Amino acid sequence: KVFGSQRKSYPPGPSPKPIVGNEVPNSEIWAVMGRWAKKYGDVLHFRIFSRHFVVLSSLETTLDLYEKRSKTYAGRPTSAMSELVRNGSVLFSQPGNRLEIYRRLLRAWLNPDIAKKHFHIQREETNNFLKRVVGSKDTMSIMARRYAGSIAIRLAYGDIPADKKEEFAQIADELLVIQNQGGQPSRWLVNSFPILRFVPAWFPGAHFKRWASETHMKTNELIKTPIQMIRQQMSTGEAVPSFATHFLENTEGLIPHRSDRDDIVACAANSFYAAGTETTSGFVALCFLLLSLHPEIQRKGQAEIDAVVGTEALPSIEHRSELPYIESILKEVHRFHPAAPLLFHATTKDDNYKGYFIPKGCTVYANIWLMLRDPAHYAEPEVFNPDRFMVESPPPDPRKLTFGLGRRNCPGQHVGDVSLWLTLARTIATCNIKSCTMVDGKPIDALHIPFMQGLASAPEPFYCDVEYRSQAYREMLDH
Ligand code: HEM
Repeated sequence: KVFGSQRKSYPPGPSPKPIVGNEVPNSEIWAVMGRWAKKYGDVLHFRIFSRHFVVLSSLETTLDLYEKRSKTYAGRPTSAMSELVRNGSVLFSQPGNRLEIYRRLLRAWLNPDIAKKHFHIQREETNNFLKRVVGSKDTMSIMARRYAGSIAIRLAYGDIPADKKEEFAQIADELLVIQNQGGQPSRWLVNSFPILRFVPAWFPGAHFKRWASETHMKTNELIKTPIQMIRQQMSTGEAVPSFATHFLENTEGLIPHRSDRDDIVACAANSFYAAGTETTSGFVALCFLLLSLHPEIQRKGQAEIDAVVGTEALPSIEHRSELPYIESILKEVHRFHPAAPLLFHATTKDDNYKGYFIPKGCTVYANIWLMLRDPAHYAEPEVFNPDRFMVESPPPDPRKLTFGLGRRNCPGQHVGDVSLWLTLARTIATCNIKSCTMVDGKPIDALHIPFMQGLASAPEPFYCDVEYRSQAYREMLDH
């Protein structure tokens, strides 16, 4: 009624096939959407079976919908299967009381003032990582993931023993795999035909239902395990202070109902790893890859650090404002390939924008990859060039987009930003990154870096040949 005759006037987009809808290629989807945007404009629509998708391709439309109408655009895409699995993931929860509580807890622990208390974790994990990268037989992806996972686990559960850290990381990885499987639109017919979820589990072919109920139990168990262990330690006075202990004690009164407390803290603590690991590790891996392709940028960064910090100490967060070139490299890595090239929100009710109908439950992507390649702001956008930020009126800071916008923006951005800066600065200070090769031994083509596509997008696994600038730098990493 509200939209009268415009009810089905979706934004323009490629013509869908009957029933199945549009075919969307599986790789470099941000580039495919970029080509579609050239043809159909900065608000385009496509459909897969009965699911609707809108892609925003300009800053203006993204600010209009993600920020100015953030109440309507703060949902997350959901599928019948992920509802059946109901995994308690913060990233995928829908707006409501519970999400507000999650975000309040995360902000209380990750805001810039409190984040300063966590610097020592980031410093230690950065050094541990840099002690491993020289001569390692692991891919950079594995090393970066271990580094980012350790930070996430220590932030959430405190300085727990190494074997517990390993165990918690395995639990969190297992959860991520399961949650991703539940959300894949093409894997489960039930995601395209939600009516199927009413089919009883014993019905022939209703394999998905059995998988869903088993998975639902398993995710519940996995999410709770670390918190149960910490509760146990709290009762014997052995627990170390952390996000988990702080909010299990609920000293700030942020969780109104006592009966929900353990469950809410369990889900919020799990989100540190679930949302902070792939993003941080993908970014760190990309830094190594891009620096290996640009030795001249490494040398220029080293010269800046040597001039400001000297050669007998490592750069620390206190030096940050005096190292503008390092800051420019950081911005340029964000711009070159955002950790999440397509942001994904969903509408919580029907809406009308620029005369087009956007239905409730529609996935609304923002193609920030494309926006960060807009030649109006970033000349020769395919070239990795930190100098573009070293001018009097620099182009917009990519971090305004790469940590998300509106009500679902990244609550970990201050902590994440510090981790990335510290790792970049200390890598440049201590190492020469000589070369990178794909796992099949092939060299990497600077113009065609292969990226994986998941919730976050990281370069495909590669090996990295790294040496220390001197033995003295290696020794500095021990302190
Ligand atoms: C360091 C690199 C990081 C990047 C580039 C990054 C980026 C993002 C992005 C793009 C989103 C989605 C925003 C949106 O939908 O508008 C997000 C959400 C989120 N991030 Fe981060 N993130 C990073 C690190 C972290 C860390 C270290 C943590 C936690 C310790 C964290 C916790 C979260 C959580 C919980 C959400 C979900 C928020 C919600 O759905 O309401 N992130 N992040």
